[in-house]
Amino acid sequence: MLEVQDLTKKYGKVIAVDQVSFKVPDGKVGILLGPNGAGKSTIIKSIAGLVRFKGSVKIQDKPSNSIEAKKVFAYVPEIPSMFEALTVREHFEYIKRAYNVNVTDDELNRLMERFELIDKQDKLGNELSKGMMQKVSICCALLIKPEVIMLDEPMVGLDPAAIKELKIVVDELKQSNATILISTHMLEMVKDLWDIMFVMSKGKVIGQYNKDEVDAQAQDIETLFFNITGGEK
Ligand SMILES: Nc1ncnc2c1ncn2[C@@H]1O[C@H](COP(=O)(O)OP(=O)(O)OP(=O)(O)O)[C@@H](O)[C@H]1O
Repeated sequence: MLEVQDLTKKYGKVIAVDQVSFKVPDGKVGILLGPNGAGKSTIIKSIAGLVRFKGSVKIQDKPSNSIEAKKVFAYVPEIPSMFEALTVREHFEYIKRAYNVNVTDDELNRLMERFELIDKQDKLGNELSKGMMQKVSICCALLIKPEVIMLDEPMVGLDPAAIKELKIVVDELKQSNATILISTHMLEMVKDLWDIMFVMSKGKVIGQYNKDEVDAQAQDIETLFFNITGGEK
């Protein structure tokens, strides 16, 4: 489970996030939506421990800055960053050792196959395209077999085959009872994936919806999003 409680973040006088609370339960996909400047990246950075904030973030009931939480938490940033001097395969070896996870060569090869990285495994980090970096970043996150995973605009820059594979992976994570939070603008890409939607505007969560309720009212998420945010994108 991922639990955000009373999260507030100010940049100088700007209140980027104002007393935001939400939960994504085990085995569910939460999506964070909102127009530009709503505060999504600030929430993501706070959860990932990249900025200081007021309030609390818990991962599997543990404070997000604890070792126990970090061990089971994976984060795929919007802009991937690579080690320039490590090959693709060495990135995976590094993560395996840093997290002390048991991943067999067969499992690793299978993962690389799924994201069409087999023939890229000896390329260096600085020889990769943006999309390839994004795939390496996704595979690094999956290698640790996360219980909670957060993906920031994960589909941007991916080719259609990788988007399709990523959707399958998200579904598999869900079936394995992992908690998933995706921040995105690409409503079309997540329309079959989500369980809980958090709509942000001006630093606050202004709406929270469950897929079952939205489906029962035969609403689509795009219409719902525009209705709540007053047409802003
Ligand atoms: N480093 C910073 N310094 C000052 N203000 C910031 C900083 N980062 C974000 N902000 C401000 O905080 C508010 C929320 O920004 P944030 O980047 O979290 O929004 P967002 O929802 O992720 O937007 P987008 O969809 O454009 O990525 C905005 O008013 C933004 O100008």
